[in-house]
Amino acid sequence: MLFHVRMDVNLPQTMPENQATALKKTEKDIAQGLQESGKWRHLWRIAGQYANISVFDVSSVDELHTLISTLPLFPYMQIQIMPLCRHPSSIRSNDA
Ligand SMILES: O=C(O)CC1=CCC(=O)O1
Repeated sequence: MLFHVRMDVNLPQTMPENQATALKKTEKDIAQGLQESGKWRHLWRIAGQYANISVFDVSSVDELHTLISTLPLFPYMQIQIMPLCRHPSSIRSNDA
């Protein structure tokens, strides 16, 4: 199952720099592991914003929720999720 996910990050101004740096490092490590596993198919920065557009390929909504809600930045992100299905005019398979 494919999901289009938008994540807007809002770290509190009061968060100490070293805490923010540590959170971002852990987030990066987890995100790169999930990309290597194929579950986090795309990760794109939205130009000019502290936000990303991602595509996840997971087996259930519950799996998606678990992946996203255990990210270190989850408490500081607004998240919008759109489930995706095949478009009848698409010339690509879900594997592309
Ligand atoms: O910087 C972001 O958009 C938040 C984020 C998600 C995965 C990651 O490494 O950073």
